[in-house]
Amino acid sequence: MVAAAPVVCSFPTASKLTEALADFVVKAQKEAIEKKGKFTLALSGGSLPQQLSPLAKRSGVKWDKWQVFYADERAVPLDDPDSNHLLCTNEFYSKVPIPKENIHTLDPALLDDLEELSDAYEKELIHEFAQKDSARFPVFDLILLGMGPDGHTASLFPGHELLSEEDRWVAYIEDSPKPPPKRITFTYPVINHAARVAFVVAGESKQDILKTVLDKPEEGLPASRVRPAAPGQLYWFVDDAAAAKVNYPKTPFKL
Ligand SMILES: O=C1O[C@H](COP(=O)(O)O)[C@@H](O)[C@H](O)[C@H]1O
Repeated sequence: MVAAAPVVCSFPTASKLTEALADFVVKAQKEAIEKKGKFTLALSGGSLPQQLSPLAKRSGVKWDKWQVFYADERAVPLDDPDSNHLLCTNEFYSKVPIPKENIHTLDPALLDDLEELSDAYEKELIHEFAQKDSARFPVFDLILLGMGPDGHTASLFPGHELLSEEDRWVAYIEDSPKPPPKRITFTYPVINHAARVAFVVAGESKQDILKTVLDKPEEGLPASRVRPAAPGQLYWFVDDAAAAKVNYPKTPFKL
């Protein structure tokens, strides 16, 4: 699989990072809507949702054309404090008019059966992206990812068997080292077929792991394995604090 080199953009402050991210998302949605009349986006939990707030002030956003999924979700009720959906609701959806029916949550009725839960979410993707057989993998317009201090992304954790999943679009995990243990997650076949994938990583606490992921991809940490197939492109939106030890070349941000 041929993949373009990641583009790493580093910003001096959190607000410069989030403003640039908002510009980037607006451009991605504009291009997608012009081409196909909709914008397919996958969000993560953790620190990501709060970084999206400047989007609420942007003009020219066609919120009703957005179809939003989760790159990973915790197997908990939608109003549980651990839910990525609840976090996104509080930090982002509450500020923007995305129609409720365009936000694709897990099915809370299936929380007791993780296999059914992940299969049902995969079916939600199949429905959005046409038949699984004809379109081998979905092509998201944009997937926004975070990265944990151990190099995990979505719910793909170091050394876990899910790192080698090649077939399923959505898989489940019962033994996440980070609580809560039960989750569902996009697999690499989905992440690495997106048109654009962007990591958003900020803060001094991510310095060492960011260096390893960008400068030593051969170590195979989960975040290093994100390499969208051409013509897909991987971007890193980081702040100078997180990037302080990174040798990988930075690119000035331009739209
Ligand atoms: O557990 C999770 O962690 C990652 C990273 O979170 P962060 O707080 O370090 O940004 C997040 O991207 C993922 O969606 C979440 O389920």
